[in-house]
Amino acid sequence: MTKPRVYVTRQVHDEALELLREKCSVEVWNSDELVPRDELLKKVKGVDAIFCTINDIIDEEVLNAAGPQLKTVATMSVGTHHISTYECKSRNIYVANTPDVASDSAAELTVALLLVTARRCLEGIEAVKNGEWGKWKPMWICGTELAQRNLGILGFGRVGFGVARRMKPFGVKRILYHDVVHACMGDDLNAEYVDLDTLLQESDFLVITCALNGITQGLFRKEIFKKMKSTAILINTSRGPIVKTDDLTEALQNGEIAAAGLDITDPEPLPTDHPLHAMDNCIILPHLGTNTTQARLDMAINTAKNILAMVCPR
Ligand SMILES: O=CC(=O)O
Repeated sequence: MTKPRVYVTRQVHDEALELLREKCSVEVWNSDELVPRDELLKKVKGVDAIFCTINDIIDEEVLNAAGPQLKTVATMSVGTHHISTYECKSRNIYVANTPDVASDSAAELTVALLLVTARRCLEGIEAVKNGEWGKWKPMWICGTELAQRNLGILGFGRVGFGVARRMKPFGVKRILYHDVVHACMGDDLNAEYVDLDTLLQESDFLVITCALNGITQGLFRKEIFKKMKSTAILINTSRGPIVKTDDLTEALQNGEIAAAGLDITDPEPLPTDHPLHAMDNCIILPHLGTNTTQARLDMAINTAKNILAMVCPR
């Protein structure tokens, strides 16, 4: 019997590939760089499954190039916005992602970014490197502490809830959240469901952990920043396009909000000459949300298992 064929669009963990190779014929784009579009279109022809990552655009063209035998598109990511999910659904192609194994890693990174942004750690590190670290000064690089301040979370799913759970012991005054549904899992933390305007107006720290969709795309724009506290710190570890980059730049320049910590940007990567890079009150990380050894291994293995469940059902 011929083995199901799988195309893997990136160099991934051997453990995941070995799992797939037990039952499938596997071809890998063995590079840490994106597979060129032409190569992708050529290599997916006739496969039963595509193992992709967040940067591979899996649209109608790719699905057509693959052919009608394609059973699953499994992405080694939480996000699925790079996949034409409606098109997959209409063709009975199963789309799988890896949310559970990456939530802790993403929540931890969000908390780390919140802390380094609030405590102005980047300015401190630069001062140390530049020889500006003199004697103790009473008013030098003073940040904002979390104790007795309001933490707001937009998107109270696995990551948002994980952030709330981790931040509670910091002694935050209130945990406010807004989501499309009222998530009762906030009850244990005394988290309060509020409408979007209340979230914007009352949060001292506003963390974005919601999904990118038609409602959230471009949500953080000029008018929205004007509703926030001028002392507020915005953290986005979700998706870049939720925040309009130029409007955020202006809001930070005009003191409409105090600071921002971004793990993702729009565009991504943000060009090195973008004004946000030159601003002391903006910390930008290169999309490190799920970058832990464990999370990435688990994500790769889960993706392989998702494929096996579809192409080799018991
Ligand atoms: O951004 C990364 C992911 O969705 O896993």
